[in-house]
Amino acid sequence: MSTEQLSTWANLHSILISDSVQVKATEHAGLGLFYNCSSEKAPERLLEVPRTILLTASNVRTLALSQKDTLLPLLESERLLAAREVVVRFFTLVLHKFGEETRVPQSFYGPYLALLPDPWTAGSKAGVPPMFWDEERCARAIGTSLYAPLRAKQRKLRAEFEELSQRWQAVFVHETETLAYEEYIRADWLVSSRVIELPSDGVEWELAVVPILDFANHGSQPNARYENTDDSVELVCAESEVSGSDYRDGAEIVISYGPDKGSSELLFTYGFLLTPAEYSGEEHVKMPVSSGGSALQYIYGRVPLVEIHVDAEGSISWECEYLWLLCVGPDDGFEVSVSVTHDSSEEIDATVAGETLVGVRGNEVATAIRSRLAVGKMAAVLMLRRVLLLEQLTTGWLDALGESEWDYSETPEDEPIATLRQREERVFTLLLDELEERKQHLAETPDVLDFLAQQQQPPEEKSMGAEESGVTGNEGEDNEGEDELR
Ligand SMILES: C[S@@+](CC[C@H](N)C(=O)[O-])C[C@H]1O[C@@H](n2cnc3c(N)ncnc32)[C@H](O)[C@@H]1O
Repeated sequence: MSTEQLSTWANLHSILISDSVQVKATEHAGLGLFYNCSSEKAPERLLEVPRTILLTASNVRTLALSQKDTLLPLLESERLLAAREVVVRFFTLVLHKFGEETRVPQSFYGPYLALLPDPWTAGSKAGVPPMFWDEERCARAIGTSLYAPLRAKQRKLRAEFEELSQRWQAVFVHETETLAYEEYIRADWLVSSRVIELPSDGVEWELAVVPILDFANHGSQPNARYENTDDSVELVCAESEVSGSDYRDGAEIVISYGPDKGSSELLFTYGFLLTPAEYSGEEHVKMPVSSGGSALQYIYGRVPLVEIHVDAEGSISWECEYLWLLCVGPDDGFEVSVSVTHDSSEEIDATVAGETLVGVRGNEVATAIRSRLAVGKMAAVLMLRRVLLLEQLTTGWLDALGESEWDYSETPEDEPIATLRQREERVFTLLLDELEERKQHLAETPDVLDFLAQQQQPPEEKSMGAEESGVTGNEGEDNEGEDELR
């Protein structure tokens, strides 16, 4: 199938493609959208895709009503399928080869589906997302922020695939060829790398793959963006960014896949890194924190992450609400209690400054600690403890990056993991510098000096001091090395 057939298909389904737009091969992986320089001038609206043709869970379910023997039973499950999974199951079915044939030609979406990329034939190592990597290549990611999400996603997709496979065998009883895991991860990648979030009824958001608009590649200097209307999704010129010469030269139309996607996330979801020419040095890294014990993690209720941002000028900022839970202990007025109820289930609750927060989870616990315990002179003390904890974590991350058994000298130039490691190493080093400065500053504040002086007093006097300040120390398990602050 060709891009001409795509135009005919688009016409048939009322997708408006401006004369100024062409779909063609790009130096980025696969296809892309380009200005067609034979037109007079760039229009504001480049593409308009009606909502009825979007690949959303609800549209797929509607389509399934006319495919009662195939798609419909494949969408059945004993659990509630996530919207993403519904669309992934659709892609899996239409792209599967039954004998020599796929369902692509018969599909309502045929000419569009026929142009979708296939990482198994992509050829180059670059542009192939980590979900398709072999074990040896995955192991190279150890120490980077890519590794934990990659392993988690592999486990999740494997479980989803096992469930779908069983259903598949029941639906296609007469087919000799079964469904392969590789087909499922291709379908998942096509969805994950093309999906956008759209407001559906003004309140809820829904995930949608927007045919043809999804051929837009990512650029660090986007010259277009998508907009939503009640009945369509449009691709429009980001006017201020499009110079007349860009347009006349038939430049590629690129959008932003999200302003806060770091190298790791781009590689994880889309399979590429910005080239050195495109990379400004701006970076986002999210590192999981495994310390604190299971009860504390349960109270937090989500994967605790440290989020680090470096801007193009090299200024660094970080955030981690979970560190508030790690930096206090019973002596500060923070306790986690585990009780077993009559039906043998466990209740885990946090107590902050004498008040038990029943059923409260996540950032609300951090907020309670912040507002009730990080007060008076303890504000600076707890801030310093957070800085020390983060310093410890960051040193560990840097060590882990350095511990790789993988031989860098054998790195092929197109191996993105080598670049990712360098970029993350730079972020961790900048973070350590920043923390060192912050530590020096906090350690010299009167509140911290006062607190430390109290800690060094003989026991009787010390307890008096502690009573006055309302704190008696921190027994948190991860605070070794900062005894003087307890
Ligand atoms: C939404 S699709 C864009 C269209 C895609 N090129 C195609 O052929 O269908 C996203 C995928 O395009 C590729 N891509 C997008 N922007 C890129 C870039 N700046 N550099 C390299 N590959 C890119 C990646 O393979 C990514 O997973």
